[in-house]
Amino acid sequence: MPQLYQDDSLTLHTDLYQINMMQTYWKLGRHTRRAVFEVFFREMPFANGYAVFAGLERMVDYLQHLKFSETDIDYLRELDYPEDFLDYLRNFTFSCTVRSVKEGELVFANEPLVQIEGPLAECQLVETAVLNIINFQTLIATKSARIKSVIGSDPLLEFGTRRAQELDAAIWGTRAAYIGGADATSNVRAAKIFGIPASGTHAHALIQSYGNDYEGFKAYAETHHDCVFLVDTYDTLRVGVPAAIKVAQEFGDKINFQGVRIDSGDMAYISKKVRQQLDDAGFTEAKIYASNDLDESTILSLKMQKAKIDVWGVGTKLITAYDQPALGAVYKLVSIEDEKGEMKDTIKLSSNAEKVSTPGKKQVWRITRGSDGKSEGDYITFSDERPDLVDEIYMFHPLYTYINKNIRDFKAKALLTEIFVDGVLKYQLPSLVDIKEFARENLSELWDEYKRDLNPQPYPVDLSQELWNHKMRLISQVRTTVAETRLDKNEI
Ligand SMILES: Nc1ncnc2c1ncn2[C@@H]1O[C@H](COP(=O)(O)OP(=O)(O)OP(=O)(O)O)[C@@H](O)[C@H]1O
Ligand SMILES: O=P(O)(O)OC[C@H]1O[C@H](OP(=O)(O)OP(=O)(O)O)[C@H](O)[C@@H]1O
Ligand SMILES: O=C(O)c1cccnc1
Repeated sequence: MPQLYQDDSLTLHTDLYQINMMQTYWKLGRHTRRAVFEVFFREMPFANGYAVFAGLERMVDYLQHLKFSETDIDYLRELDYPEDFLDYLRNFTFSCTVRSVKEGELVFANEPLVQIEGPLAECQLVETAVLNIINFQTLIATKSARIKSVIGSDPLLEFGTRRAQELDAAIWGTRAAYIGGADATSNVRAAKIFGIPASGTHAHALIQSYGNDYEGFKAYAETHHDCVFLVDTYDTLRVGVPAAIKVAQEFGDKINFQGVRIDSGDMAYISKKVRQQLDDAGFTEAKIYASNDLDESTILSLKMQKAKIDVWGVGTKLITAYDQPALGAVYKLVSIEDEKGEMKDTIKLSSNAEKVSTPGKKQVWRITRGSDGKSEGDYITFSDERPDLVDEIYMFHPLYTYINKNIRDFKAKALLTEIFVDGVLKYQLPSLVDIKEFARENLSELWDEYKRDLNPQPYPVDLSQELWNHKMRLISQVRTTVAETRLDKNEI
């Protein structure tokens, strides 16, 4: 077991290089320079048309408790950091201003999701944990929304804890899955601490321990109400379902028979046969639950095959985001105070045009049509631009500028909200149910073309003219400077 400390904190939940950079900044008097960092991802997860933002609540908790404990300092001393730097860390408090998209908001590639502004050393320390939280939770919330989108109004049960990447991922993954679309979870602790509905049937072990379906179901019925029987332990159609029906008939109202779960075989074929058996026995209201390595494509295929499945239990492929294990969000410096106390915007160049970062402290605006509230695209501006106060905006693709449109009669909603101001929490965290409802409403406002599972239309994420001009200017400035400072320039 790990060494447990009474004053353990998440402050050292960072990469060593962040502390190394803090030391450099501090020693050379750069640590208090004002900096602005922004979190964004470059590619849509699962090639989906949207992502569902999640992780803010945990990020707030992490930032609120940021403080090096005595044992943190002792440990850093063991790593040979000098005493004067350790004194600085001992007195460290988080004083940044943080803006973030709200949980349950739909987000897209290349737009700032979180913005951290404050003393350079503080901004640097939190990169690792902020990305750790946002990358995971946004990924799972998005996967859940994809799965829910093919399921429709049928219940989606989150069953993944046993296959999750350890305990923490199961708990916070369950919360993210709930935001994205899951209706309930099998994880009792997640249900308890987040107030998510708990849901569960029983496993094959129960039947195996009694040796046959009938005895197993009977034992379960004697001790439970609202029973769902798992019918595929030995032979679903010949043994499992007949035994479930027999027990349901024998116990009648005493158990309020809810239905059966199938967990193997051809679920289209089997579910239709099971439906027939239940209906023939008069259990027309009984539900058929299905589980077994389900994801959005198997569920879509089962729906197309007209499988008679009413409730979907999804584990492994949801909680592990099976087809894409990481979101890939990054944390980039976009502006830094210079020697004269002026903010200078920074850019990261790349030979790949899509990877060139957008400089400056920004705001993201969701542009929707005034007539029906449907999305037009996102519009990234400098933080002090106000597209919500003008009558018309010009939106154009930042790489293919000939794709453009003028928009009138629109609403512009700022997505980055103030969470902390100078280290003080200003944001009232919404309830989880409200976050889930917010995500649902946001999805209902998005065009179907962006929501389809396969090859969705790319959602427009455009830059304001001012920001685009600034980016172009900085690109050419940086190119000139790089050319001048190249050590090998005499050789060319
Ligand atoms: N009709 C169907 N159409 C599409 N996919 C299906 C269908 N029926 C089952 N599947 C999916 O096919 C995959 C494999 O199913 P299979 O019947 O081989 O289960 P299995 O895992 O081998 O069974 P067991 O759990 O008994 O080992 C699962 O992901 C399941 O969800
Ligand atoms: O397939 P997933 O989407 O990951 O959903 C969770 C799975 O966990 C259980 O199986 P497991 O074999 O672990 O236990 P069991 O004995 O109850 O079937 C359950 O029966 C599901 O198949
Ligand atoms: O309740 C269930 O049926 C369940 C729970 C966890 C994993 N698989 C199934």
